[in-house]
Amino acid sequence: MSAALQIEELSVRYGDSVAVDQVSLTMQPGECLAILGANGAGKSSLAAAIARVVTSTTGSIIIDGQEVSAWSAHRLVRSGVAYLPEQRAIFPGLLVEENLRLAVRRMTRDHRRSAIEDAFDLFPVLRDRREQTAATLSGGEQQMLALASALVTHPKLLVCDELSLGLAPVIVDIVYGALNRAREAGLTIVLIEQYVDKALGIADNALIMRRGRQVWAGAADAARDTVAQQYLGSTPETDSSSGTHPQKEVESH
Ligand SMILES: Nc1ncnc2c1ncn2[C@@H]1O[C@H](COP(=O)(O)OP(=O)(O)OP(=O)(O)O)[C@@H](O)[C@H]1O
Repeated sequence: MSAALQIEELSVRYGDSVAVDQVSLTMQPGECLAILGANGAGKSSLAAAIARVVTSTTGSIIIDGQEVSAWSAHRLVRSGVAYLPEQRAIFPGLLVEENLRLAVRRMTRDHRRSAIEDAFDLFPVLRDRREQTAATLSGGEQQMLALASALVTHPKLLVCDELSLGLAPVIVDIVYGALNRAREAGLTIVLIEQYVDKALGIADNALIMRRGRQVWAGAADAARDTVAQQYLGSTPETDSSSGTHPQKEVESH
């Protein structure tokens, strides 16, 4: 079986500056990978490069066995790659239901109807607000709409950038609950997240970036116990004295 996502020596440049420096990773189908790192580490640039929204890249991106590094972002979406950027991916001037209708427009009529109902089942608050303009939703509701719009298309790969940004903890729990259910149903997820404990709570593996480079990669449990603290200065929820060691030290500090 092909890897769901394989990246080889991917670099992203903005003019003379290198935001992502030769990152390589492989994800199996159904895997959830957390990409962690401090501000400016290059996480968003990596996510945007995977989604082909940023195209000033070198290296290789292979999704489901297909080299996509020359594809347009549009073509990638049509092939089943959903990308939720940091800025919420909604049409603010449209109603909630219109947003969802746009998301499912390529489905058959019957499927469209049930997919929209699935979105409302996922986030019932959206059903109550179906006639409301998306711009007038709260930040949390907008993020739910963005996530629902992505999930109802049944993507094969979901790339999420800072889902929890600016959301109240209770809303973060709701959004992550939905994401976790999608993961359990087999969705492959790249999760960019500052909220380390939340990301590691659902991720299988983690990759930690620093100044554009990958500095550590391994199991999420190992990241939680040791590396998150070391590189990000966060306090893990779990006891860090458990002695788990990083699986792969890419660069020593
Ligand atoms: N469009 C751009 N033009 C020029 N430089 C950029 C651009 N986008 C990002 N950068 C730079 O690239 C580097 C990596 O930024 P990026 O946003 O990818 O990091 P990040 O880890 O996602 O940070 P944050 O968590 O703050 O969003 C930073 O130095 C940033 O200033």
